[in-house]
Amino acid sequence: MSVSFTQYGRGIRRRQLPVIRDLSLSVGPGEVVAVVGASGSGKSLLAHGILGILPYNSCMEGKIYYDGQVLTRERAGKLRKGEIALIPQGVTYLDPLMKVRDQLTGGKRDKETLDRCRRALERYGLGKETEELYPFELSGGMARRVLIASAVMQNPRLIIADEPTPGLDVRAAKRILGHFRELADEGAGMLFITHDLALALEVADRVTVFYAGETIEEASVSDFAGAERLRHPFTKALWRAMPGNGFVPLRGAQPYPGTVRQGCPFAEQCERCRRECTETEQIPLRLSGGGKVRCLYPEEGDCTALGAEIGKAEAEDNSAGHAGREIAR
Ligand SMILES: Nc1ncnc2c1ncn2[C@@H]1O[C@H](COP(=O)(O)OP(=O)(O)OP(=O)(O)O)[C@@H](O)[C@H]1O
Ligand code: NI
Repeated sequence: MSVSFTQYGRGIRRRQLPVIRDLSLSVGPGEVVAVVGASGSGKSLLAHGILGILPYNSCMEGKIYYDGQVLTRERAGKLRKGEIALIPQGVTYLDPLMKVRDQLTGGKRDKETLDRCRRALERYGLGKETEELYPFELSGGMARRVLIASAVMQNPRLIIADEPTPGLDVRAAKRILGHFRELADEGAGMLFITHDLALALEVADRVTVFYAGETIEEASVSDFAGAERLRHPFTKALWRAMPGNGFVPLRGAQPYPGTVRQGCPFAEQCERCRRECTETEQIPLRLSGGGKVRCLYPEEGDCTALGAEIGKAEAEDNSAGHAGREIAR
């Protein structure tokens, strides 16, 4: 899928701002797929695109399939009430005028619904007394757990969790991830959106890495055992930035999605970048060793050799050094 926004400039000037480009991913029953990406990389828009709740000034292209059939906005609207559940990123999604019980039951008062509501709250460590509270009476972490309980109440077949654990301590977050794993083991598909790779690796089967509105890599969790099994330079850098793997900070910043006209969005920050990386219009997502990668030169190996060559050339001859830098760009 691709998503762009219509922006209005001065007067009647109008332009399309592409924020998600040619994105592709899949979730199967019983599977937890993590979507990992920095702030602004398009994660929430993906969730809203699936659910058919993108803002009115957006335009979505491409197709989403659910259960083998195209998921239109209308169909998503119907399924959203039960089969497909969203755990939204913001706690503002709770209705401020409704008690917790009614947020979960939608006002239904039959015994079965009330029992289900109680069990859902219990599952996330919230007692019976919580049912009578209004959202303003909840702590941040409690509000998050109410959102999660509310989403899983209907036994959904697909759960889209958009940053479900900020504000929760590690133990509470891990417990919630444990519940997600259970739901998947019971047969649900789970799309777990997070900026936290370590958290994703705790629970996911597969990880899809986003960068500036594009899928740049799809890897299984076992590929994260070491940087050498990962394919894209950004994923490798993410891996090296983890505390246990050297804590190496990534230099530079992700470009604002709409500003990448062509080529690889990571080009400016990539040590392996060559001229073709910025000149190729759209770099294809290729199959690579059981995963996928969107990179022209994903193989490990010649980058240190190339760096050494450039250094030597620069020392020997100015013009050769220039050529070396050209290669590096
Ligand atoms: N209504 C809108 N109009 C214009 N641009 C938008 C709109 N909504 C989102 N964007 C842009 O789309 C990009 C992706 O936004 P999105 O909310 O999907 O990011 P995200 O990956 O979920 O970030 P975070 O981790 O901070 O939640 C951002 O650069 C944002 O500025
Ligand atoms: Ni988001």
